[in-house]
Amino acid sequence: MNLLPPLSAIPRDVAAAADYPPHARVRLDDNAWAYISSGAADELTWQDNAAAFDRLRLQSRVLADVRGGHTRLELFGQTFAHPILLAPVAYQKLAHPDGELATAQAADALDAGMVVSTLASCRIEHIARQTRAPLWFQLYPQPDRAFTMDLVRRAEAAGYQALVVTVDAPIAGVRNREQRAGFHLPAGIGAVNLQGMPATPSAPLAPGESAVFDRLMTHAPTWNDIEALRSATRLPLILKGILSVQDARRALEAGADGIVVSNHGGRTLDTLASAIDALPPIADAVGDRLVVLMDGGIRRGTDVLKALALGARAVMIGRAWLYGLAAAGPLGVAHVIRLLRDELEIAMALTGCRTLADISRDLLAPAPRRD
Ligand SMILES: Cc1cc2nc3c(=O)[nH]c(=O)nc-3n(C[C@H](O)[C@H](O)[C@H](O)COP(=O)(O)O)c2cc1C
Ligand SMILES: CCCCC(=O)C(=O)O
Repeated sequence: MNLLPPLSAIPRDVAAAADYPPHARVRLDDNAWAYISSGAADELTWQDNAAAFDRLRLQSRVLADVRGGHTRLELFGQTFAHPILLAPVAYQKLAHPDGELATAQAADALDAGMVVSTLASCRIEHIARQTRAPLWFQLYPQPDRAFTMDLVRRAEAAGYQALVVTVDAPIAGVRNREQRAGFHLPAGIGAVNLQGMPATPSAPLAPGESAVFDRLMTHAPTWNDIEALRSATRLPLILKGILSVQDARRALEAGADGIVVSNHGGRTLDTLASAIDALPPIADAVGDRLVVLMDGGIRRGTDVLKALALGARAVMIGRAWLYGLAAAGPLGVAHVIRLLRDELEIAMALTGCRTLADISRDLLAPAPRRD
């Protein structure tokens, strides 16, 4: 007997995005759970992404007239109803049988920008037909650069409106939780958009050779690839996975239009700084010349407000909606976006912000004295 509610129903006890993970857990097998709900190594950066938001305190502003307020914004000439975008997540069929098609339906219903992964488990053209919401394509440059350009052309032709090149994961992090669970892609789930990619021949490692430096990293992209992509596409170019002022400045020199301050949700190098702690100096250094976005650890509308106050123009969320997808399908994703958006609007009203332009660093209370 199946005691779980149908996958299209929102569980009755869910009032916040953070209520979804237990509902997702009971829907998923150990294999999918190990991929979806884990970080690299000891998961310190993953935990710190959320903990660093929790350490920040807001400053209220009373009696402000916020009538007629809204959360609209423009990024790269595109209009967004609110600043909450769906981060790229690989292999969404691990979470729900309809995978990215389900997520795209929710993005459509809630006017949320959606970033589709190179490692999507549905074809990018098919996903594009599911939604009228702004769509961006996340690119993992592939060893065969001509194949990579074919992917970019496919994304352009399908109507994707920006290219998000992920630069912080040329190799996978040390995913101990996946290793312990023996994670593998089940039959029928794979990177369908990479079908037909020429295989890269690779000889067995000779004694003294390194699997990292002599194999995996030999095809990894460099700044030269970013410059080449810049001249090859007219789409806005966004680099995802920037954590230092130095790299942010380099992104600008290479011709990027935007960056995502991100540590990949703590899934690449463990013990990196939390994304929200990394954001302010980067926004100060390049925020007037690059569109600065951030992701990592967002579970509340107040987190969105804090990120915007510290210099992000918009945020992306990853696991928060992914748990909703696993627990309740497209309705779960839509519900998470709705919850975060409502919480953001409440937080704006209570801090005297009528529009996103009113959000500034003054909204953060000074750190309490501990002596
Ligand atoms: C299961 C999973 C798969 C992911 N796949 C990708 C991917 O294909 N490309 C990418 O750039 N980032 C990927 N990410 C990282 C997210 O885009 C995002 O940076 C991260 O999830 C943000 O942190 P949050 O989950 O705390 O919101 C993935 C994250 C998760 C949880
Ligand atoms: C090398 C990383 C592949 C997919 C991904 O981005 C993730 O699982 O976080």
